[in-house]
Amino acid sequence: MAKPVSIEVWNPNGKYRVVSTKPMPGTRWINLLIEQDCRVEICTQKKTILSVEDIIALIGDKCDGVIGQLTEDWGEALFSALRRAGGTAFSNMAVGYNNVDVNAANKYGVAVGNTPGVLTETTAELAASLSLAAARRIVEADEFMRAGLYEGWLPHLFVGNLLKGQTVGVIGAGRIGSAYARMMVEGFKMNLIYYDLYQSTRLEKFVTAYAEFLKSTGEKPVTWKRAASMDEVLREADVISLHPVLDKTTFHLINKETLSRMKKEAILVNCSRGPVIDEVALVEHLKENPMFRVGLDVFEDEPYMKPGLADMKNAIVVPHIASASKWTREGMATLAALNVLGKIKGYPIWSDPNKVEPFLNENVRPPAASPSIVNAKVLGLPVSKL
Ligand SMILES: NC(=O)C1=CN([C@@H]2O[C@H](COP(=O)(O)OP(=O)(O)OC[C@H]3O[C@@H](n4cnc5c(N)ncnc54)[C@H](O)[C@@H]3O)[C@@H](O)[C@H]2O)C=CC1
Ligand SMILES: O=C(O)C(=O)CO
Repeated sequence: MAKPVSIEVWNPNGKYRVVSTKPMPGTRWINLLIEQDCRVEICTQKKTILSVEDIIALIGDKCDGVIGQLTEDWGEALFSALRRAGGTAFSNMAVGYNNVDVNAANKYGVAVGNTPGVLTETTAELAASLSLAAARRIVEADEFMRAGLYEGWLPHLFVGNLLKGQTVGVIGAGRIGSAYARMMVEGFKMNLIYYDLYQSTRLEKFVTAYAEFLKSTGEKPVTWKRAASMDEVLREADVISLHPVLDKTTFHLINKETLSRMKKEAILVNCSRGPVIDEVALVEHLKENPMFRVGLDVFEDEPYMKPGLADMKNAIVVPHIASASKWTREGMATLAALNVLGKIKGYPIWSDPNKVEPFLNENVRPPAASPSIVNAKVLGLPVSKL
């Protein structure tokens, strides 16, 4: 039997019981739920990652919906427990939902929400930050300075890579990959090569228009190419950033063999999911190629790093903070709460999960819809006409 978990309760007499497995930033999400007659219970247990048993205890005997986190294992056990408690709504507070077994949710008729769009630019900005930090060796130089090792300017001190005119490679040019590509192309005048299962026409148009602008000012235009295979990106790019979803097709996409195809002085950035890279192979590659650098926000066995990674000077590691800006995290909480609320209230599903701005304007009431339910079609949920 799981131990009882500590909770904070808002609006105790609310008709619908909504549980959040973590305190989330801001209060708008709580107020929106309360206004619609929800009793909101927030788990305040001092334990970073809740177990399945902890969450079953939180769900209890009567629960209409749960807002959960990407660190939790949402599968058969949790969806059956939620359904037994009368619940039909779950939302991850994340756009990625590789921690969710959507088939299990379908089996129990539970809607699965995620939080696209609100974190696109924030995540792309961290990928750009890691690219720059790796190219200009900022973390190494900072450590050197704090260690009192700086004795004066030297021609060879922390020489890195100039991005301008180099090629940026994007693997997975969806929302975040495209935003990152635009930042690197426009910000640093890099040429683009990308690989995705689908063509990113908008991104191509952006680079074409920017190239025209550069030409008109007498500067060298940037170029773009949609690669026919991932290998083309690996061979040609100087900086490669990974932004695909994590699924069977992208697990260990970067491994010993694919690493060996990259340039010896390339920079690899990962702000998608850790298992997209075979981290053991990466550590070996970093050891053998001291000029190869990585910037990692995510890890194969989070919160752990594979042995040896923390010792590598050519690796920059940060703890899964790519979406961590105040506005974004508050927006993610709002979208997750509205996904759950929408299902409880029988609202339709928002027609375009890429355009969620109407839900994020604090000064107006959000549309009566769930912003993004990934299994809406399978569950036969109606689409909003708003
Ligand atoms: N580090 C962090 O804090 C964050 C990580 N993420 C991760 O980033 C992922 C992407 O997010 P979005 O851009 O919003 O999703 P998205 O769905 O817009 O983009 C994903 C892209 O990956 C492509 N893709 C899928 N399989 C592929 C394959 N085998 N090879 C190449 N491309 C492939 C898809 O066609 C799509 O264009 C999320 O699923 C999540 O795992 C997202 C936000 C923050
Ligand atoms: O949204 C996601 O998928 C994250 O990784 C956290 O922002």
